[in-house]
Amino acid sequence: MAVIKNPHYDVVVLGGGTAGVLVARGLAQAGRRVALVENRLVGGESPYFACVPSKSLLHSARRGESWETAIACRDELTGHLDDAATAARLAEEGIAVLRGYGQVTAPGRIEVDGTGYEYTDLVICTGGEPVVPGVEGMADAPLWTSDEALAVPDLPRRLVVLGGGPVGCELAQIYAAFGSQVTVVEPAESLLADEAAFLGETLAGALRRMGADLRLGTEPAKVERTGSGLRLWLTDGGTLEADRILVAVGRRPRTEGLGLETLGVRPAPGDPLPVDETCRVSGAEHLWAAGEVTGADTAHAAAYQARIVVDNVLGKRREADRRAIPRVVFTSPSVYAVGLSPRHARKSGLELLSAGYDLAATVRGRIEDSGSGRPGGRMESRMEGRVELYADRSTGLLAGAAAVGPYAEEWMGEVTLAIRAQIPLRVLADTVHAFPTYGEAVETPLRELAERL
Ligand SMILES: Cc1cc2nc3c(=O)[nH]c(=O)nc-3n(C[C@H](O)[C@H](O)[C@H](O)COP(=O)(O)OP(=O)(O)OC[C@H]3O[C@@H](n4cnc5c(N)ncnc54)[C@H](O)[C@@H]3O)c2cc1C
Ligand SMILES: NC(=O)c1ccc[n+]([C@@H]2O[C@H](COP(=O)([O-])OP(=O)(O)OC[C@H]3O[C@@H](n4cnc5c(N)ncnc54)[C@H](O)[C@@H]3O)[C@@H](O)[C@H]2O)c1
Repeated sequence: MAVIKNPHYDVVVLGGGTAGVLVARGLAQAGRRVALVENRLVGGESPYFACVPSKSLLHSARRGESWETAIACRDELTGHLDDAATAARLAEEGIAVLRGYGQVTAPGRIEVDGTGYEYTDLVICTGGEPVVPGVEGMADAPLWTSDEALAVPDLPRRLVVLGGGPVGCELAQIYAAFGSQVTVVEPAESLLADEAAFLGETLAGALRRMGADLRLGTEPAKVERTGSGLRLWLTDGGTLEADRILVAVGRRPRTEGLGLETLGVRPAPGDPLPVDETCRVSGAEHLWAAGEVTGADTAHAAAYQARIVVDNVLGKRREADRRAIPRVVFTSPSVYAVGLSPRHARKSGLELLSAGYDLAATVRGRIEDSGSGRPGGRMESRMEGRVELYADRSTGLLAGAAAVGPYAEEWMGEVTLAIRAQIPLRVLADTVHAFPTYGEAVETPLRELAERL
């Protein structure tokens, strides 16, 4: 009797999000036989439930569009959650798109909804999922995670956002801008608590001016349904009434139920898959990982790791450099941080020299702030913003930076390059910026640091 062999691929990529699609594309372009396994939408979180719809709604809010227009633009950009075109493009590029749930069954073997395949290399790109806090009553409450908040057409009258991290802040601003009565509950004493304090403080001011209520230093203790919605008890004794609760308390890497134990890999639940600097899973052969499953928490970090994996699978050894991966919150004003924050440095005992500058002191800031008839509305009521640069005294180099203000995500790119490329401070201090731009704001702190070091 003939033995039917499972199809064999040079590389199977498990998970078709930002990281998985880029790994599959890169390897297929290099001539490898590649399969991409996806059980939800090809493209993953970013284009359908995360980066794209959130940035679309924030943009609509800045333009003062109606909720209906904003939802229509969002849904057009997310393709009404239809991934057929993306999947077809990948198939045209020679990638076998295997729809279904993938699970490793033995070294070199994987099943997708029960059908077996074989591989030489396996790349885990399974992403992550939102954490739901274990609070009394929470399991029975109708909760939103960011997935629902960015895909449904509802505009709740009273919205409680749990978590003052990037997701909580972006979504709080979106819903407050379109008229929901928003309350943010955050256990830390500030928003964006791991970053330089002025970032969270400036953003808190902007959200409060839009009418959001910020409950800092407290967390939910209990949730209960009431006749008119939900009641939330806080650990500081306060109570909140809500029509909807949005959970944005963090995300965890998706490592369970993948059969990784058959490969001798057993991360503790909620822990990232440990990878070395080549993105090879520590202690395993022919096993690689990229994206949120490794703890990298942005789409650009996922894309960077995907490129590292492609090169290494192709035998071109390449190591990831994690010194300068930007952390952005696309609110108004926008927040940008890169490299070490003063809080990171304190934890690791590093001494940072700091110098800063207010955007209001730039001519560009004065121009954009002048005149009462300028557009901007509730989200951009007055010029506010600041940049701070942090130098490592021991190396004499820039080690980190933080900024809040208009377009910070655009003009902070050069600081990111400076950290990544370890450009000497005297060269940075000798660099000319066009007048009048926000980018000029880095000149004074750069000169100050160059003189002090
Ligand atoms: C609200 C929000 C806004 C964000 N905004 C930004 C932003 O503006 N900029 C930015 O850089 N980052 C942003 N991020 C982060 C960014 O979305 C993620 O870092 C990125 O999408 C992770 O990509 P990934 O490929 O690692 O995972 P994902 O895109 O989650 O892809 C993983 C895929 O694997 C599939 N999968 C998992 N297990 C299996 C299995 N066993 N079988 C088959 N398929 C499986 C899943 O269905 C999923 O499609 C945001 C995140 C959120 C939540
Ligand atoms: N623009 C971007 O690049 C972008 C945008 C959004 C998200 N992301 C990424 O997505 C990831 C997830 O973001 P996030 O904001 O969900 O997570 P996070 O871990 O960054 O922040 C979660 C916040 O929730 C708080 N929290 C914890 N338990 C709580 C509780 N029981 N009740 C209320 N608050 C509680 C934490 O103190 C923290 O401030 C981040 O790592 C982020 O980098 C990136």
